[in-house]
Amino acid sequence: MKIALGADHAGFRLKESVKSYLISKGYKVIDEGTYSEESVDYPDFAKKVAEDLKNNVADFGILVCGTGIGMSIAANRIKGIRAALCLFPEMAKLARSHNNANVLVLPGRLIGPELANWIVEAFLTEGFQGGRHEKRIQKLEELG
Ligand SMILES: O=C(CO)[C@H](O)[C@H](O)[C@H](O)COP(=O)(O)O
Repeated sequence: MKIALGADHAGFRLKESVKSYLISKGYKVIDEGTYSEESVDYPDFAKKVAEDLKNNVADFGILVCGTGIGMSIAANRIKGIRAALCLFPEMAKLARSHNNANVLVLPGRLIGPELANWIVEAFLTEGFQGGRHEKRIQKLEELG
């Protein structure tokens, strides 16, 4: 499974730690940056990760900024992207099983690496339930 990663300066450290975790678990990683703690703009990285998904270069995306809010707003403006800001593993499971989220968003300034890894693991190992959730996803697409 291929995972595209993106972060701004506030998410850089957590992105690096998530990247090591993913590699240790055998996932293939596309690191779209940023590559340092120098100040950058989160929409640029949300866009890169979204493009990897749209071009079928990656199966899922993971985005990190300070709170996760900026990345969520940015990613969810892009058609076909369902980005979920998750603070607990249970949220990540439900984001996959109910919302068929294709991008996980993490808050780099609010959670530590261990919790982030649990959230990532929960997100990547849960499947979409379908059923009653299908038509809701369809309605999301119709919103634009
Ligand atoms: O968009 C955000 C806030 O919801 C992100 O957390 C950004 O990472 C944050 O705004 C960056 O802040 P900075 O003061 O420029 O480091």
